[in-house]
Amino acid sequence: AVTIAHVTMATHFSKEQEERLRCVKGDLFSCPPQDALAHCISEDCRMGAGIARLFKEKFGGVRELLDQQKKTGEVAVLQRDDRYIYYLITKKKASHKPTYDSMRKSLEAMKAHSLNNGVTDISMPRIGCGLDGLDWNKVSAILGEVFEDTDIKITVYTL
Ligand SMILES: NC(=O)c1ccc[n+]([C@H]2O[C@H](COP(=O)([O-])OP(=O)(O)OC[C@H]3O[C@@H](n4cnc5c(N)ncnc54)[C@H](O)[C@@H]3O)[C@@H](O)[C@H]2O)c1
Repeated sequence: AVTIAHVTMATHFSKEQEERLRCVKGDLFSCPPQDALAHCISEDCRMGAGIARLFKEKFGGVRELLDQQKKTGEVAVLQRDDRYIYYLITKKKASHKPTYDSMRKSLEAMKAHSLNNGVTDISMPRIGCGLDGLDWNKVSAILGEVFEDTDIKITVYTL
């Protein structure tokens, strides 16, 4: 089934940020198949709850992710069907909570990988703002700042 996503613009973004950061209502996994995907996990790559669990079911690769030995503030990456799947490592253990600083550092790492690998579009949920309890106003501001000097388009899906 195809989900038609309804496009809504958040009001607190500047015009430039609005173009870079689109907010869409719908299932993340209905995004264009060529988009890179991003979400948050812990160093232990447990992915036992939340949207991370869906990523684990869809893309597997837990061993491959663990072998990358990424630490908090870094990003682990899988390649699936000509797209990259980004695992922002924002905390040490699944039971911990991330900080805005670890989120920013992981996003910087994803930006560097994206720029080096020709990624133009990244789709993601409201990262860090479900089980992980961060504030979306703050996370979206960080996203805007980190990707400000790029042409990378980010689409944020909310159910
Ligand atoms: N013990 C554990 O295993 C444990 C504990 C805490 C958190 N987690 C998991 O949650 C952490 C990440 O937390 P988070 O707040 O970044 O993510 P999250 O809470 O999984 O999800 C972020 C947001 O995405 C929303 N969402 C869920 N499914 C979809 C979908 N299909 N399309 C669009 N949006 C959707 C969800 O409602 C939430 O607002 C990771 O560490 C992960 O492993 C696991």
